[in-house]
Amino acid sequence: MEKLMEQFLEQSAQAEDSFYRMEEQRLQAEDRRREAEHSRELHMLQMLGQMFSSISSLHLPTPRWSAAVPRLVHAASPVSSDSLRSTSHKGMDDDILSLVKSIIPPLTSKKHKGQDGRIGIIGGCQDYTGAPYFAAISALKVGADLSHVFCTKDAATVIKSYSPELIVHPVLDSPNAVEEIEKWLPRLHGLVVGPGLGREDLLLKTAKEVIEKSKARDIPIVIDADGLWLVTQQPSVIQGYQKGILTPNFMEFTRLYEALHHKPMDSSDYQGSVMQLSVAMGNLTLVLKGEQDLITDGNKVISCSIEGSGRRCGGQGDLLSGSMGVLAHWAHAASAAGTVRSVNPSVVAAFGACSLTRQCNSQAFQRHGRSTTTSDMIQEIGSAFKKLFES
Ligand SMILES: NC(=O)C1=CN([C@@H]2O[C@H](COP(=O)(O)OP(=O)(O)OC[C@H]3O[C@@H](n4cnc5c(N)ncnc54)[C@H](OP(=O)(O)O)[C@@H]3O)[C@@H](O)[C@H]2O)[C@@H](O)CC1
Ligand SMILES: Nc1ncnc2c1ncn2[C@@H]1O[C@H](COP(=O)(O)OP(=O)(O)OP(=O)(O)O)[C@@H](O)[C@H]1O
Repeated sequence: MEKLMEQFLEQSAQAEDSFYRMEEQRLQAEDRRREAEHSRELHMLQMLGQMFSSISSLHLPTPRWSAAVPRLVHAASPVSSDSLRSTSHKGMDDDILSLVKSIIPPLTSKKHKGQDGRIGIIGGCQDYTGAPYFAAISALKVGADLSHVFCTKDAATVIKSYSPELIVHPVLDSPNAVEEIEKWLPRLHGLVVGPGLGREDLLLKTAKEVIEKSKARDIPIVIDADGLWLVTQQPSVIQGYQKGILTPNFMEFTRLYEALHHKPMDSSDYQGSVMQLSVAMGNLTLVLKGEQDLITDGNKVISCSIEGSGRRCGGQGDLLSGSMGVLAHWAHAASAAGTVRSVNPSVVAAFGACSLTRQCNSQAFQRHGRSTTTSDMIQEIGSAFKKLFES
């Protein structure tokens, strides 16, 4: 009787396994079909855009992106920070903003939940629960449909209590963490690794394996905060991955630069240093955050200097990385559909997220002045997005 029962249980487990396998395949096929549909929509919109721009160019010549792109980037080595300052930022920013606009998926009644992006955040531990929350909620407010946080068990209840909008998985410190997270990867369109991750060896090891698995699935990956600590220890984890973006602040940049070049960076030439580091990382897209955000993929450096404010509260970098997770997905989808050509989609996504963060900072500061916090900036995402990308 016991044997029969065992057999029965084993067979039901097998049947359940095969059901979930088939279900996953079905969902993947469905995703592919919808992505193709989305690409067709993007393509049609692009054609309409071109028709309109050729009509309006009878009155006011507007450069098409392929012609505009070389104008908005700086050739790296010969360019000094003086020449960067003397360039008209307004014109450059407008050109690249129009590229950002072109990657934004249209809102139509034909789509279902998930199609505009399912983003995963790897981070959140006992010490830091705010950072993954800021990143995940920012991804949603920018326009992702679903935002998942993979954090430690003790951080999960806290993060859930901040917001019912987030899907929170208390798995990061479980013995089979990688397996638990890997189950979700087929459903994710973008990954942000590092906000509030902490620097415990075990968590960093899990993050490393998740990055490896995500690369194998060709998922865009933004690495920030403690994820950059991991990259500093083991650059090969992301080196050369074209859908990877690193977003260091000055301190994180310095550490990474010294780890790769075995000498201090030249502090009189940030652009040169940013370029060198990107090249050393295999032309990875890099954003050095600061008074101006410097963005490069090792070929050119562009700067984002949209006015923010003097308020530097913690968490602004998390807003940036969460937003970038979504924009990276949109940019690579647009590139696959042929909507974005002759420009690196990761660079477009990086510029979009930097502009948005700075615009949120400026708007929040106008309302709250010195008491501005990252939560106030998050409240501004909707209107800042509209002002920058939908007007
Ligand atoms: N609410 C939350 O949960 C939040 C949690 N967070 C999470 O905290 C974790 C650790 O991140 P982290 O950035 O504090 O760590 P780390 O890189 O060691 O930097 C520390 C030192 O670097 C310096 N420094 C920093 N910026 C600099 C600059 N631009 N230019 C020059 N120096 C600069 C500065 O040195 P100081 O001024 O003190 O001398 C500072 O002491 C990470 O998981 C992150 O996600 C945050 O996201 C915030 C909101
Ligand atoms: N001096 C500055 N002037 C204007 N904007 C800035 C300045 N420094 C940073 N920023 C803006 O704030 C964003 C976050 O950069 P910051 O250096 O605060 O990141 P971080 O230290 O990683 O943040 P976090 O507190 O989330 O860890 C940047 O993208 C940039 O837009």
